[in-house]
Amino acid sequence: MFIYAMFQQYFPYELRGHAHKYTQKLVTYFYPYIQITFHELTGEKLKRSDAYFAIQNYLADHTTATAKRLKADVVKGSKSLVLTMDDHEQVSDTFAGVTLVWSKESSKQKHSYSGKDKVYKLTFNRKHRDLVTGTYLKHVVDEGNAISQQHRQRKLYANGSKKSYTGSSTASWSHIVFKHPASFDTLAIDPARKREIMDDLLAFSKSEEYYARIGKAWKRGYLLYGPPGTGKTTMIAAIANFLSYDIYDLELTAVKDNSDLRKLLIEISSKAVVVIEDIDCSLEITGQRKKKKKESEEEKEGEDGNGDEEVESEDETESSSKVTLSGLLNIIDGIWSASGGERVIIFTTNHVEKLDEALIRKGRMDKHIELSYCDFEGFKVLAKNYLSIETHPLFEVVRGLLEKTKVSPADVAESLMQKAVEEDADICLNRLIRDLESKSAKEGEQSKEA
Ligand SMILES: Nc1ncnc2c1ncn2[C@@H]1O[C@H](COP(=O)(O)OP(=O)(O)OP(=O)(O)O)[C@@H](O)[C@H]1O
Repeated sequence: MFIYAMFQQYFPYELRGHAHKYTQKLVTYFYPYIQITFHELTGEKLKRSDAYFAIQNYLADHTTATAKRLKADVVKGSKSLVLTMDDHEQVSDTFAGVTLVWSKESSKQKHSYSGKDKVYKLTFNRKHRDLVTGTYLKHVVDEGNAISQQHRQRKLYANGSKKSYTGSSTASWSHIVFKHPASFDTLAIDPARKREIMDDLLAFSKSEEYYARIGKAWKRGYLLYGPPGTGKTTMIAAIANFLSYDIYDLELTAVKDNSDLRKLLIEISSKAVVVIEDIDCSLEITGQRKKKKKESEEEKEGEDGNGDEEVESEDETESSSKVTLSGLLNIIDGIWSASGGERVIIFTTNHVEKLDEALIRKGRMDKHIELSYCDFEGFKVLAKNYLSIETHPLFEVVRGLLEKTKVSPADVAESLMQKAVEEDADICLNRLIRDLESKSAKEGEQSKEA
């Protein structure tokens, strides 16, 4: 009873309706320190298994100094080994100038979430109780989750359809492990632009509270546009790697109708990059089709003066049988936004001028990023990626040629790529120069003809 009273005094918020359970988890209390096991500290919103693994990750990250005494362990959902604390080892942490000590101990009970009878125990001076329960624990769990996010094996999802037992087919996702080496370091774009995008992504990923405060769904839209081979797909991979998000590659032409689209989008997890590549090729939802339709309707209207009715009936049939622009926008803005979770949605196109204004307006596609032909700065990144060189006497020749030739980074990369083991930087750069010269000559001829 005495212990219960003491516990209630210090953790009154935990005891609501669960006193009998929590008394089992009481650990020693002695003045002036408080000792608590991690589950006393977790709130109602946090699943215990999640808290356990978050704390495990956090502590693994804070134990490098004592690495000799650590043992390797496997983090849930990850194939990589991380160092964790050993039994009875203590790890001290400093937060807001306060020292707190964690230890790992055996518990008398088995815990389904840890799979073993181990618990983490935190010891701190009682005068810091508010700091611990108010901010420190949230900090530990947030950091721990971020670490596990980085360790986690990520997935690349693609949509298709599967047959139900009734024989009808419904839209569904299948996935493979996502392992793309692209990063912002290897991306050949203007360095200032690169920094700006990375800062934007970082700010977005840390803004859950901000988005909640301003009453906006925690999502960000990117429109990547530019000629073929300028790195749109590569940038998507770099973004997913940078944020450690899964990728959902949504092929709209394989989606039967708006209702299937809704089903697919609702299934998308939090921390996801949702990609619709070549959105202009999904003709149903571009301005082009609408424009075409409008034109023909206007012609009709001219003929029989009955255009309005035609417009409505056509729109109705379309929305019940295909993915429509309004269907896509409704789902993204509406239901999907309400489901919480951080998501980046990316559209790519080679023909930005074809897209409907509604689709790409600011607020929907927050950032419009143009990827363009390779300039000298981009070339230097590619030379570093492909040839591991940062300078070379031939660089100036390449600079001159790039200034007068429109060539995509993909074409430059192709010329720079070693085709045989014995090919060195000289051979690859000379090949690039030849390719650029011949391209420049062709462009010259074409402009003369024109
Ligand atoms: N900006 C870039 N930085 C680094 N590599 C690039 C860049 N652009 C293109 N590449 C290289 O060229 C290849 C093709 O590029 P990518 O598929 O990203 O272009 P894209 O703009 O998506 O093309 P498309 O419009 O045809 O889909 C990539 O595998 C990559 O190796």
